[in-house]
Amino acid sequence: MKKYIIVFASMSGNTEEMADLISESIREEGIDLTVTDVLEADPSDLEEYDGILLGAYTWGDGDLPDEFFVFYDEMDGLNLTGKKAAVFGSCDSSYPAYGAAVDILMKKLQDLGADIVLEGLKVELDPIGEDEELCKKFGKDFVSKYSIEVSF
Ligand SMILES: Cc1cc2nc3c(=O)[nH]c(=O)nc-3n(C[C@H](O)[C@H](O)[C@H](O)COP(=O)(O)O)c2cc1C
Repeated sequence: MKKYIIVFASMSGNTEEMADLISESIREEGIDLTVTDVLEADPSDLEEYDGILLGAYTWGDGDLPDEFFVFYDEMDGLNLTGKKAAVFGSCDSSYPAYGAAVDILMKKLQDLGADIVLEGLKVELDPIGEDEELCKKFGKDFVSKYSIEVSF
């Protein structure tokens, strides 16, 4: 059975709500999914999973949340070749660097060899209405994508 992991940071709960919706839709597809707060996660664990999803709100002036700093730095040296990956996060369009943390994490995963299979999902504040559906679709679409590294 395929194993996926979601690692997220959420200060006021919006990104966590996204993680919940995405998790629900992934588990509906029969995937063995681990969901963990970034502060409880060890980056080397990522190598054990077939699919990696990172979730982060954006802080400061287009920065990663503080909670992600150590995890981000400790990802250096991982080999994520052959893993599929995607990134999501809650954002606020009143800031100029809209959802920049999502882009930072996508670049990191790509640099480590992961195959980014979906565009980053940026949701304005809390995922309600249409955004709720987008989160569920993001989870389903992630399951249905194959890493280009997979050989048949
Ligand atoms: C001090 C501060 C700085 C922020 N900077 C940004 C930013 O640069 N870009 C952005 O899209 N959102 C920014 N935000 C908005 C948060 O990302 C947004 O409130 C998000 O919903 C928080 O997610 P969470 O509920 O998962 O913690 C900022 C919020 C605060 C309070």
